[in-house]
Amino acid sequence: MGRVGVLLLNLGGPDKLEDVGPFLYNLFSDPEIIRLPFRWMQKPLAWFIATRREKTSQENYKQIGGGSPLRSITEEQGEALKTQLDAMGKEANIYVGMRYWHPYTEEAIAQLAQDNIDKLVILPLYPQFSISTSGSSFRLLEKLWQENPKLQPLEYTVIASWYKQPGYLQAMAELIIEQLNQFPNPDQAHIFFSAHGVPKSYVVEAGDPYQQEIEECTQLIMQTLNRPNAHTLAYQSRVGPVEWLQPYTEDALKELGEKGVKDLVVVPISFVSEHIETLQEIDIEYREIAEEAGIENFRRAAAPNTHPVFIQALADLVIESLEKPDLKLSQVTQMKKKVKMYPQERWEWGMTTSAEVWNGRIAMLGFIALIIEIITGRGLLHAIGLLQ
Ligand SMILES: C=CC1=C(C)c2cc3[nH]c(cc4nc(cc5[nH]c(cc1n2)c(C)c5CCC(=O)O)C(CCC(=O)O)=C4C)c(C)c3C=C
Ligand SMILES: [Fe+2]
Ligand SMILES: [Fe+2]
Repeated sequence: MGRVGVLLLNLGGPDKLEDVGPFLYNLFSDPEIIRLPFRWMQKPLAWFIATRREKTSQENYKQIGGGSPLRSITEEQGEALKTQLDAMGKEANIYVGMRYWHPYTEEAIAQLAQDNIDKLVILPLYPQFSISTSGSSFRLLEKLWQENPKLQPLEYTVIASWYKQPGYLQAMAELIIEQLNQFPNPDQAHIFFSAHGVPKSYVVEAGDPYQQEIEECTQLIMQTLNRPNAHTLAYQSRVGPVEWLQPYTEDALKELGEKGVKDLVVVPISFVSEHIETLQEIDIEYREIAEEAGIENFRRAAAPNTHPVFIQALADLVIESLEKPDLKLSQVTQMKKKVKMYPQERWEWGMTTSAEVWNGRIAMLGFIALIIEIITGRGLLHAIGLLQ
């Protein structure tokens, strides 16, 4: 086999405060993040929500030093992975492709198309698959492949999700043990898994396997940990008016406080890098809620970042994927059988006449409400906290 490339996919984050608005616009423009019945509504709504959310979001980024550390951590992970692969006798070029900010996936693809890579491994830095994360990046890659004839001959394989990888589970267990060992009674501490939430409809209507993968991942980490501690799984970072996966992290923390839990270790399990939702949301916002609820000792397991056991796990994943039959982007999006990804016209429920009529009515009502909200500055979207 000739020259190998590894494309690390991640979400991206604003490097500085001025980037927050455009970053949010990119994020909300993605139909895998906000699922609307009509494509033409996407950009105006993205602009509107991004503009209204920008200030609050900037305040949050200010609290963690004025920007997201996601780019620098992902680049460090890439360098560490390259070193580890070298040590295992596999030379590889590493590329970082972010979905909503620099370095964009498009930039990484343009670079690797020039580098004459013979085989590419596509590795999302999300252990579990969700339509809104890996799914969105795979969809974008499918489009880039279709648009660029230079990419057609490039051999590649996709790693769809990898939450069962033993090295990853081991790294998570070690990061939890580091925190448990800080308590006088390590076995008494409650282990609180906080996964990133997604709207419930992604799972129930669109067939996103995310919830099932998160639940299984939690069980596997607890088995690897092999300790007697009690544990809870809850979902954080809810945005917008609709119902997301439950229980919500804030409610579960309050409940544990009421039950008398005093020692707690929070474990973020949907991310492998520190970013705003660990550094600001968990470390500042959820800590405050927990302490108010009576939890006295609130600790958090670090994200895997460049933990050597984790980097070894990534290297093992790359090598194993090169030995297995290739998995194509189209297979990955179809594999999750009932997953309904965009474009909207592929949705089954949109195919019947009555559904189309109702889609139209709902969209029109939504658009009128949006216009009224823009004019008056009042309305449902910011009343429920999506827009501030
Ligand atoms: C509005 C819907 C959102 C869904 C669904 C969602 C899913 C999702 N996100 C991550 C990981 C990350 N999200 C990040 C930022 C971010 N995400 C949303 C919204 C949704 N995410 C917003 C509005 C933002 C911007 C930050 C903010 O204003 O709160 C990031 C980057 C963070 C950074 O450091 O900049 C990551 C990473 C996962 C894993 C996930 C579903 C599984
Ligand atoms: Fe997010
Ligand atoms: Fe968030």
